[in-house]
Amino acid sequence: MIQEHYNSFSKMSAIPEKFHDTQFTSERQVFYILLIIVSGLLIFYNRQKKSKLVRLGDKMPGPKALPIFGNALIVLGKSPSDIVKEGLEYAEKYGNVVRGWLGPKLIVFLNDPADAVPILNSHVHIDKSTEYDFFKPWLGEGLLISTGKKWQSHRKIIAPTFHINILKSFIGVFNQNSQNVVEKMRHEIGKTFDVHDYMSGVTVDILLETVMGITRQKQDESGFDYAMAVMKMCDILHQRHYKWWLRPECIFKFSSLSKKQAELLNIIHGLTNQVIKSKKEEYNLNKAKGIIRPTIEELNRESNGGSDNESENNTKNTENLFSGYRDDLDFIDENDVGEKKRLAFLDLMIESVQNGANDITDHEIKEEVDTIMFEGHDTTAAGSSFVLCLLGVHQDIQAQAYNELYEIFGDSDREATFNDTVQMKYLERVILETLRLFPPVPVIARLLKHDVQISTNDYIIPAGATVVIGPYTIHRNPKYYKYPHVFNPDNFLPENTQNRNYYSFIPFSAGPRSCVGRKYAMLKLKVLLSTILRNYKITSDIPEEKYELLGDIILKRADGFRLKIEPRQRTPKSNQ
Ligand code: HEM
Repeated sequence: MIQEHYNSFSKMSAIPEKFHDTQFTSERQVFYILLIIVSGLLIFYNRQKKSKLVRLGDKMPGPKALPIFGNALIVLGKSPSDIVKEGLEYAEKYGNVVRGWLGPKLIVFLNDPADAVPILNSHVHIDKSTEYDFFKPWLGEGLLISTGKKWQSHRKIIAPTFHINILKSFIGVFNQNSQNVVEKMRHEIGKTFDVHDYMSGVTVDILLETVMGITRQKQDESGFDYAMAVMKMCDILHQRHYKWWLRPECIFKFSSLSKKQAELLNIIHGLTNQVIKSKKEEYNLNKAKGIIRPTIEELNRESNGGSDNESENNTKNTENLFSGYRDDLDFIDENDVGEKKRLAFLDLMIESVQNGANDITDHEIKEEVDTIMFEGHDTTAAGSSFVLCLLGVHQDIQAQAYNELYEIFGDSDREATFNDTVQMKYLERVILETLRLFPPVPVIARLLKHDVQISTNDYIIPAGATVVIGPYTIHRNPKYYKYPHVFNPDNFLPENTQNRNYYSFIPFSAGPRSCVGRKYAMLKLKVLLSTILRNYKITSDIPEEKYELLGDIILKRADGFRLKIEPRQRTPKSNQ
């Protein structure tokens, strides 16, 4: 009995001994694995320290970097608007050039236009930084992201679809949709509301009807859902920028954000697939019926009563929009000799695939439609919302803008013509000044293929570095603007622009990768904003220095674009 008891006791005590043994072995294994990882990281770190990237990178000023992490820990526990504030504080503290390390990755922030020139102006440094890769599930390799031969050939096809003659044919649609949004906003009279929702909805509708050529009857209410999904999608992409642990795909795909992203992409791609499908159906139907679509020139000639002179004058007039600001879009307008068969963006894309012209595939059309839909709506929605909020605060500037409109339109309700938009000089300065203070694209990032020497201290930014050019900080550089934080449309009077560095105002970027839609955007903003101002007086009691900014891919107000509207009393020389 005693023996039995002893046997069972010794069996019991043998189990923990074995257990301790295995526990000890696995702890040892974990210890060795950690040791290998840490030693590997240290060896990598020491090598890095000696590399050219680090040698040249560390010559530039920036916050103190920790071993291995660099400056990555700065973002921990911060909200997106805190991160914007902190970034701006670094720009203030370190000046024109600020260096940061995201682990081994060198990021150089440039805040002086003179330093941005060798990159923006270059045909070599056209590659977007790896941060743009997060867009790929959404935009594929559309114009915003693609590079090399693909980007070059697609830019050549797409840029002419924003030719001034094509833009002129959109004026009617700009007017109708602007009038629609004025009606929709009517039930907000006297209330405080967020105008951005309205601006998003109308800019999507306008894009669908103009660039995509989808007739109003074929549109449904999915435009607004699309705009909201885009906003949430931008938030996810932005989170991946600053929550660096979500950057690797293998980690991101297990996060809740990845599931959310899939749902949002369903909505976004649902709309763009539908757009392409209905355009193709229309094309095939017309082809079967033998209907040849009128070209933009033919449409314009009809609406001008057969005269081409107006078109010539207008082409010259648009050059005033951005004097000193030149790129491929200007050459397209200037070298426009003779009659050309011009089609709007999606018509051209569909026809190209059907005819086998232009070497573009169905999949590539989809990428470009997604790109244009995104770039074309969210930017102008933010831009127009900022303009309205600023005019709400600066009543004197609003009165001046309205007086100009009264001189053009009197108290009539007639639609704006292209020539009217050319007369809107003051409104144009208001828009440009808004884009200066609140550029919808607050940063542009490139990956350097070769070393680049910049003017500030002759620093050399090494190949492999990510360069972040900040329109937001460049536009507020006191070297170029006397009172950089003051909203003053006169900053864009010809006498003030002519001697200022051309790159000190880059809301649409500049050089070969500048925005293809900038003339479209300016024209649309003029028609939309003039229609709203002719109908409503705007008030807002939050001054711009109190705006809570969100650098969420497209610059927005985290506190919402809140304002009030009341019906406009159409009287001359409004002092309101
Ligand atoms: C106020 C309105 C707009 C602003 C501030 C704006 C700004 C910009 C900026 C800064 C870039 C360069 C982005 C980068 O390098 O990361 C860009 C590129 C682009 N924008 Fe715009 N944009 C506006 C409106 C539009 C519109 C209306 C369209 C089309 C309908 C458009 C289409 C594009 C495209 C396709 C690109 C890529 C061009 C390329 O890389 O070749 N944008 N835009």
